[in-house]
Amino acid sequence: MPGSGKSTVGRQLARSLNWRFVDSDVEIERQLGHSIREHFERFGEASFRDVEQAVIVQLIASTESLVLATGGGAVLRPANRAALHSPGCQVVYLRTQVEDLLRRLRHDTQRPLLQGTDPGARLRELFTVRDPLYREVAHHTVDTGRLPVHTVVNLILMQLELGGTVCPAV
Ligand SMILES: Nc1ncnc2c1ncn2[C@@H]1O[C@H](COP(=O)(O)OP(=O)(O)O)[C@@H](O)[C@H]1O
Ligand SMILES: O=C(O)C1=C[C@@H](OP(=O)(O)O)[C@@H](O)[C@H](O)C1
Repeated sequence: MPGSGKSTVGRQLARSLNWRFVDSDVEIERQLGHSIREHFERFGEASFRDVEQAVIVQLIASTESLVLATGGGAVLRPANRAALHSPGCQVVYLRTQVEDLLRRLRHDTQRPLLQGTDPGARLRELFTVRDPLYREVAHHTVDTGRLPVHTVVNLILMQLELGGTVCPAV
């Protein structure tokens, strides 16, 4: 979901693991040469999803160890869900209640899907459609709620260690 904290948490997770961090939205904007918000306005959502898919598939194909924070809508495309299930790829769903998302994003001006008159209703709609897709694709789920970022990171590290994806810190 937009505002689930994936970039904030992902950046710190990557630092803990000493892996590269990539936010696919940042990479998309770099390739487009303009903002995602502007792209939605000029070319529409479907065009954005095409670029998003190309970027995600390409990043997942890379062999280096990286933490990839995808945009909240990336799960909508079956091709992205398939890529996220590539061998060696572990998907963490940062589950956040709509009330918490709304609290975090109430001043947001950059997320095109939340610029209407009722962002709460919009977030509820998005959650209804996307939560089953996140559940389908996730290997791990962490409820972020009001937990501080470092606690969320530690919970993810514990799940990855238990699953044998990373070695416990000594
Ligand atoms: N665990 C958290 N607790 C409180 N606020 C958070 C938490 N995670 C993220 N935030 C805040 O929520 C907003 C959205 O976070 P961000 O990482 O940009 O989300 P996403 O990448 O999922 O869209 C930011 O203002 C961020 O500081
Ligand atoms: O939920 C979505 O469909 C989107 C979320 C955004 O990323 P965040 O999850 O960082 O908000 C960004 O990819 C684009 O605005 C579309």
